[in-house]
Amino acid sequence: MTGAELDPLVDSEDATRGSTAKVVELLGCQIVEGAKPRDQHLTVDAVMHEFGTTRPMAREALQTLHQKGLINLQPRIGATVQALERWDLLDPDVIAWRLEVAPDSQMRSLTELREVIEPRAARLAALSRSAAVCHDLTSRARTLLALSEEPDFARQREGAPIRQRFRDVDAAFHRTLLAGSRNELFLRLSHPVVMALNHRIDRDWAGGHQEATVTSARAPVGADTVQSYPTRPEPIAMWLHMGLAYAVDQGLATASEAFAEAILAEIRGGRLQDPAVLDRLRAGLDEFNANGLPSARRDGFQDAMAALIRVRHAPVVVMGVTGCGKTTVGRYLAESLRAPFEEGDRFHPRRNVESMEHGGRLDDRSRSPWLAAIAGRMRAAGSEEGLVITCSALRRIYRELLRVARPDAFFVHLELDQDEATARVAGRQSHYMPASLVPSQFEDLEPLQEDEAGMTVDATLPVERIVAEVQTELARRTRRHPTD
Ligand SMILES: Nc1ncnc2c1ncn2[C@@H]1O[C@H](COP(=O)(O)OP(=O)(O)O)[C@@H](O)[C@H]1O
Ligand SMILES: O=C(O)[C@H](O)[C@@H](O)[C@H](O)[C@H](O)COP(=O)(O)O
Repeated sequence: MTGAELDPLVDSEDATRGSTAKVVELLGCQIVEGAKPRDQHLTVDAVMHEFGTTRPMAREALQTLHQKGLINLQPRIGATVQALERWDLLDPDVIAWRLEVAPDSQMRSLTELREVIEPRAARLAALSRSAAVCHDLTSRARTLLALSEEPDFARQREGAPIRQRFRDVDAAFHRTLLAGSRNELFLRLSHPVVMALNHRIDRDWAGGHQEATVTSARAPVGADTVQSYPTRPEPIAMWLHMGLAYAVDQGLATASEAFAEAILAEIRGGRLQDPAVLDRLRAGLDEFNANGLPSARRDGFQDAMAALIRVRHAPVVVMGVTGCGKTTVGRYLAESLRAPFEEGDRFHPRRNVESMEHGGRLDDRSRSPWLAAIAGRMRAAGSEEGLVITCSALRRIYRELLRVARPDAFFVHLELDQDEATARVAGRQSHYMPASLVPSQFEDLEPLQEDEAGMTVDATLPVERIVAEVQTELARRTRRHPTD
């Protein structure tokens, strides 16, 4: 038997109106909005009368609100509204009611809660690095990015299923992150987190989408009936999700924490410009190996991060004796840094190349126009675009010349012994440099000195490893001197 059949006050055309859930919700909303002041007495009769429901339902409703801490129900005394601190503020219904009656303040509280737990959960997830969590996070981040780029995403009708999927995947992503922390108390907070995500998404996509996809047992108390157009998620937010997923996958605690913090800062609008947040993101990107991202997505990620942290790229000179790997490493490094690559050999005057071809070593005089041309190219390099250029730069004085053009130049010395250099040069096809000149290169070589900006790397390491080491060092320096 339904409430409507039992009680003549209930409108029989709306069978849900007098249901316990409905009464709980209406009364709950009144309490959280302050319409039922603290210590107000709530009797079963008054509830029956006000909400047109049966006595058992009124009783059950009061019992439910008692369990949620909104009212205090005492035998024979009745029910009184409790102070806010007694409410079960993490209860999904209480959150939903507070979102309905005071969305801004409830969202602020939820976001502040997320700011505390999610970066921490991300750090813990990176430290425990469960295979299932890594898999789910990365695949969900990729799905989110792909969905956000769907052409129909922001179209009222056609986009509705895409947006619904996005909403579900986003919730799953953040739940997985909390689960990944392996802290059951964090996981317990996944409901409030997901409610905050959904509320924000629904608000941003208010209008047709909301009607079409948001199902709620509740009547639209205070529902926004204004028709507006759905908006696409910010691309930077999607890239940050990608970064977070892959940072957890790489077991990078600092990076994971920084990406999670940046995702929340993005929600807070201007906070993504906060220098402290960006500093931590820079530190995170220092550890992060973008090569872990799917190759088709790497450029987009790097561009988004570069735009966000506005890195100023010092020109990088890859130096060392012939055959040490300047060209091979330089190309790869430029690609990874998204900087132009320049082959220094191409600046040699013709006579220099001819001389080397015939086994003649270069000296200070013959190298002078070549170094001047390289210096010119370095001077022309945009500070945001950067440059990777190869140049043996064997003597310190040559490097001083290049530093006059660009005091911020960073030298990467690929260190190799003579036997290995000889073997490499001898094995190299179609190159003008004969192996017979290798010893002269070692005679001229003056390794990088302590006071020179740069680093020395073992040139026998795999190329990717060399590039990763250089990237890490460059990022570390950028963080230390962001405006240099
Ligand atoms: N890290 C490396 N490990 C193994 N072989 C390398 C490495 N770097 C370069 N090589 C090989 O050594 C040879 C010389 O490299 P190259 O880039 O032409 O040096 P450079 O420009 O300094 O003369 C090439 O055959 C290249 O494939
Ligand atoms: O200063 C020099 O003597 C030359 O620049 C030399 O160092 C350079 O190595 C050759 O041009 C060969 O080119 P690779 O170094 O690319 O083999």
